[in-house]
Amino acid sequence: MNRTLAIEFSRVVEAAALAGYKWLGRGDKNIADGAAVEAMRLMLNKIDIDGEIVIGEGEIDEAPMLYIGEKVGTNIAGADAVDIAVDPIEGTRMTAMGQSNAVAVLAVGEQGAFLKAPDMYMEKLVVGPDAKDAIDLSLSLEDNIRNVAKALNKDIRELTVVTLAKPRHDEQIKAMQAMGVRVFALPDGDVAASILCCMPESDVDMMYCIGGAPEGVISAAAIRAMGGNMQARLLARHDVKGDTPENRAAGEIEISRCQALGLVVGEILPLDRLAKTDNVIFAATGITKGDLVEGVQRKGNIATTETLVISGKSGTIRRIKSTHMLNRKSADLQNIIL
Ligand SMILES: O=P(O)(O)OC[C@H]1O[C@](O)(COP(=O)(O)O)[C@@H](O)[C@@H]1O
Repeated sequence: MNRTLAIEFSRVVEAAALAGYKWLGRGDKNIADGAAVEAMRLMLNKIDIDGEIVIGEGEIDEAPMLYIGEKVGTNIAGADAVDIAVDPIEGTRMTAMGQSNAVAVLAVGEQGAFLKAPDMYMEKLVVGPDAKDAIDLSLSLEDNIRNVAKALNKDIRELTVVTLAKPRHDEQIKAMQAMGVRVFALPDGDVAASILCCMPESDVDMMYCIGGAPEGVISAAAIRAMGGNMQARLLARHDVKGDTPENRAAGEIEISRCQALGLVVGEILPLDRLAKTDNVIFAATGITKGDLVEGVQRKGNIATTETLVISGKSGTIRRIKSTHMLNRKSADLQNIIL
């Protein structure tokens, strides 16, 4: 994959973040998400690639744009054939409510680079490079914490674990706190939290949660690029034995999508099944101010963005601070961001 594509993909996430920002704090997560999807698709279609969305907004019958299997890019002769995993807004609620840590994010790799995971839940355990040999999802969370602390040569009381503040994690949060671990429970956004495990300047030692499978695959690309480790397990979002026929049917669909992709619910997926190569590009632009990147700031027609771009082949992490003259963007993009 041509490494100069990294800058092209940073323009895609910048545009999505600017589109999401337009709807910041307006209370409607679907409008914000729709604008970011539109901006991302517009920009992807300007790049000289033969691209396919492999993690996107949903199946073709559920998503009008950036659906799984959608072809993107100019596809001119000789263009790189790439698979693309997108999350135009990771943190739709945070964007709608004006809360921190929302990002526009994507990962790109050569064909077959990413696990084609259905939109369901995934249990995720992530650590940075120094603890990469210390995780094993077949063990209890408590055992993993002890092993990670040992690998990092830290007392358990010095360990910081990030998770999502969801009722499904109440027991694990209590158990970790009882062990003395410092737990940061965020309202949403496990991609940024996972990446923080691998950032040298971050306090975060481990990320554990049950969150979206698409977000898990996108995180895996960045974690692999940065030399960290992740293990995961697909879990049904809806219970096949659930209390309503709708829930039961939705659970059946999730399981049959897994079967169609040759995946088994509950099976442990190591990092090299989630992201199969180092030759990936990961890009994330902050929409709202966050621990990973700054959010969009805008005064009139001038906006600034911060984008994290990680090139997997070399492991280089770049931060691109851009100043945008919004009224000089192409007319089609102005229609979405202004
Ligand atoms: O909202 P749920 O069902 O708890 O799902 C958790 C997922 O939602 C998020 O918190 C936010 O994702 P979206 O903004 O795309 O909805 C993810 O980071 C996480 O993986």
